[in-house]
This record gives sequence, structure tokens and C-alpha cells, in this order.
Amino acid sequence: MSAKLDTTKRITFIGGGNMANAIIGGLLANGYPPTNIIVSEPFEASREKLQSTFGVLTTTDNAAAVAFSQDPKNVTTPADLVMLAVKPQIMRDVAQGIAHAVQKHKPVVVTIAAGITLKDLAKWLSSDAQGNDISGARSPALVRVMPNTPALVLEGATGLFASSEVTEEQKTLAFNVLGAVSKSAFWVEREELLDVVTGLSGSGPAYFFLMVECLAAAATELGLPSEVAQGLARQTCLGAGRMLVDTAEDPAELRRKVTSPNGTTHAAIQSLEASGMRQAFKDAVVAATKRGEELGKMFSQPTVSGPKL
Ligand SMILES: NC(=O)C1=CN([C@@H]2O[C@H](COP(=O)(O)OP(=O)(O)OC[C@H]3O[C@@H](n4cnc5c(N)ncnc54)[C@H](OP(=O)(O)O)[C@@H]3O)[C@@H](O)[C@H]2O)C=CC1
Ligand SMILES: O=C(O)[C@@H]1CCC=N1
Repeated sequence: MSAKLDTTKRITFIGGGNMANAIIGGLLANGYPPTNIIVSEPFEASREKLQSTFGVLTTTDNAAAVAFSQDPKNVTTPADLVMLAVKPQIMRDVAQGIAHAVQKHKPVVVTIAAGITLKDLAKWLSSDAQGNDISGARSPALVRVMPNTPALVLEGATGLFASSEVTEEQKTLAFNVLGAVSKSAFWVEREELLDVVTGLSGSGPAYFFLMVECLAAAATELGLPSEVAQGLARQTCLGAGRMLVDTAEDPAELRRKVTSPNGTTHAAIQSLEASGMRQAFKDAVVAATKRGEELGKMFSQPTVSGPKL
């Protein structure tokens, strides 16, 4: 997926937390030169870890990072792509803080924050902290993406949506950067669908972790030693996942192949259907999707303080 990744481009990360680390790790595993990556991160220990683990450049100055410089007075070639990898509740402040630099250097700006809309992001990147328009009526080139934590092991699943200002070259760059950590990446036709992607694959890893917790706990209650139950449950999840990917067979067909008539699986599936498993998963995906929409609305306004995420 990353075969066409252009390693000469300069990439800036604003925020050096979990997701930034995952994506940087994937880029480096794909041969990206660490000196073409700069991370702006306020926490000193995180910066030191980024430097020692990856050898990337770091700074505490977000606007300087957009200029791809540790010193804003000494800018040679600015960033081609700026990835906003901060929590949704601080996105507004962060975006307004780099608005001048984005307007000046014109990178494609990629946001991974749940719920935050491109309309809001465009507004924040076009105004200073006092709300004055600094855009000169030019909207920035924006891409909204939703990756997931399996990106950490280069097995991510990612949805993407680009604003109309994004060029084909910028789209390819954004796709390939996310592709460095994703086995599956798709453009969606409408931005709202990214909330559905969040409900499916963004939050999805947690559903599988919960399932492994439940399976292992049940088997432990029935007498298996905890480490044996954990080991079997984890590998069952991984093995089933590998079959889904490697065979590309319909999941319902794969399920049928495990299910002997009136056998053990048949009994288990009947029990799951009777417990309302289908509805429970539907409700979960709907709840996460709605929450994504809510977060976008909640953090759209400056005066509203939302939950800690
Ligand atoms: N975790 C997940 O499964 C997924 C998360 N996302 C999205 O990714 C985004 C980041 O999440 P995640 O990596 O988990 O969060 P983290 O908290 O791990 O990372 C955010 C980083 O931003 C830093 N930061 C805080 N304030 C600023 C600032 N003003 N300027 C620059 N950096 C700052 C934080 O530093 P400090 O620690 O010092 O506060 C932290 O290192 C979120 O918007 C989330 O919605 C998307 C897909 C999946
Ligand atoms: O729970 C969240 O809000 C983030 C977004 C998707 C996964 N984690």
C-alpha cells in the first residue's frame, strides 16, 4: 500500500501521543527518513521518547513545526503535510494557533480527531485567536481521516475524506501516509460517513478486546487456568481475523464452516442470537457514530467545555 510513498515530502505532526507514534512508526518501517518528520509536542518526556525511538525532529512550537523548523526565523522548506494528532477538545485552539503558518506555507492539513468537521477546521485555520479572518478568502486544503490503534502494529484500518481544495498529489500523499500503517484504507464519498467509520473501525478494536475479555472470563469460570483461557481467546481472535483477510470469504460462510449441524457451535450461536447479539452490535456502532457527531458539535463552540477525552 505504501509502495508509492514519496519519502522526500516533509511531514509535521502536531501532538506526539499514541496515534502520532503509531503513524510515525509505520512511516519509518516503510523507509521514511526520520529527518523528514517533525513533531510538536508539549510534554518533554514524550519529545525525548520520540527522538530516542525514532530519531525525528521535535519542537514545542506548533507554528514552527508547520514551517518544518525548530526555529521559526530559520525556515528553508516548509511541511508538505501537517497531521493534527491532538484530542478533539483542543483542536480549535491548536488550529487557530497555527492558522497564520498554514495560510503562509499552504500544506495539506490532515486531521485524525474524532468528530471534528472540516467546516470547523477550515474556519479555525482561517482566523486568528481573536476571530479575525486571515484567509484572504482562500480555504486551506484539508483531509479528515479516521485510523485505528492497530496502526501500532501496521494493521490499521482507515477511512479518509478530502475537501475540494485538496489536489490529487496531496490526496495521494495523505493516502500513502495513512497507508503506511493501514492494511485497509478507503476514501468515503461524504464527510458524515467518517462518523460511521469511527463507529465501525475507529472504535472497533475495543469491541474485539471486550469480546476476548468476555470469552476468557467465561472459560476461566468454567475451570480453565486464566493464562490458558487468555492465550486461547487471543489466538482465536487473531486466527479468525487472519482467515477473514486471507480467504476474503463472506464472514457468514466462514461461520457456517465452523458450525456443524446440531453441534457445539450451533448451540453457541443460537445462544448468542437469543441474547440479542446482532442488535447489541448494531446499537454499539450507532452509539459510537452518534457520539462522533456530538463531539463535533460540542467542540465547535469556544465557550462549551466538553468531557475529558
Ligand atoms: N486512540 C484511538 O484509538 C484513536 C484516536 N483518534 C484520534 O486521535 C487523536 C489523538 O488521540 P491519541 O493519540 O489517542 O491521544 P494522545 O493524548 O495520546 O495524544 C495527543 C497528544 O497531543 C499532545 N498535546 C496536547 N496539547 C497540545 C498542543 N497544544 N499542541 C500540540 N500537542 C499537544 C498531548 O500531550 P500531553 O500528553 O502532554 O497532553 C499528547 O501527546 C484524537 O483526536 C482522537 O480522536 C483517532 C483514531 C483512533
Ligand atoms: O474513543 C474515541 O473517541 C477515539 C476515536 C476512535 C477511537 N478512539
